[in-house]
Amino acid sequence: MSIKIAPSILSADFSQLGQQVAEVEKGGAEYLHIDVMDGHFVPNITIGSLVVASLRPKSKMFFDVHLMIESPDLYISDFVQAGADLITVHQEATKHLHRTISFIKEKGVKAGVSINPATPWQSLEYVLPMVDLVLVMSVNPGFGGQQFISSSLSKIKALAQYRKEHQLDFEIQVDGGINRTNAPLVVQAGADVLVAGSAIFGAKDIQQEVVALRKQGEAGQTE
Ligand SMILES: O=C(CO)[C@H](O)[C@H](O)COP(=O)(O)O
Ligand SMILES: [Co+2]
Repeated sequence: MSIKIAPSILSADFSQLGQQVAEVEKGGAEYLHIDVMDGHFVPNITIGSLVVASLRPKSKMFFDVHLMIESPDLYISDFVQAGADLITVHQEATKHLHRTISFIKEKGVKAGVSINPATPWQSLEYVLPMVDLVLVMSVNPGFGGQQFISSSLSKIKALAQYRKEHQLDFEIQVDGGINRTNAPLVVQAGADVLVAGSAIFGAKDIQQEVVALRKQGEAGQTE
């Protein structure tokens, strides 16, 4: 299976957002990772569905919306209407995870679930057959530019093993501190979708960095 690159616009220059999104698309990125933060679940406030709606007509990329908000059920419809292709909620922010995942799928988009570095992957066991994607956070959510937490590697490995044993087909996404150096390691562990914010948007040549990150990630592929 080929890996996918998901640039996180959290680290983009918001004054040139449309142009920078076009650059990652030219570089071949499949997903556009959109970090939504509410100042409650995480100590930072970012963007809402209006930004997603204004980017939607400008890009053909798959819009991957990472909700780092409390009570996500209240906002899911807005993000679907704005043009999200996938909505990922946090296990830690969702009281009735099974219900929320069902709700996302009823809306006709893909559903993802995310876990923080301190959350065991086993807490997801009963929803794994329902989800399209599991997002393993490799930093504590809230900010871009943090350092990769290496214990996420064993979590990715365990999820990949479980997926194989149970013949499931969710994608494994890793988010936080991903760069050219650790990209082969996370792919070797079993990650399929690499989110990168500061590594891509902080690069001199954004388009080329997407290409370089993919090349490094592919170097970790075992099958
Ligand atoms: O969800 C996130 C933070 O909560 C971001 O997607 C993530 O941190 C990407 O930024 P970077 O690659 O710079 O770590
Ligand atoms: Co994210």
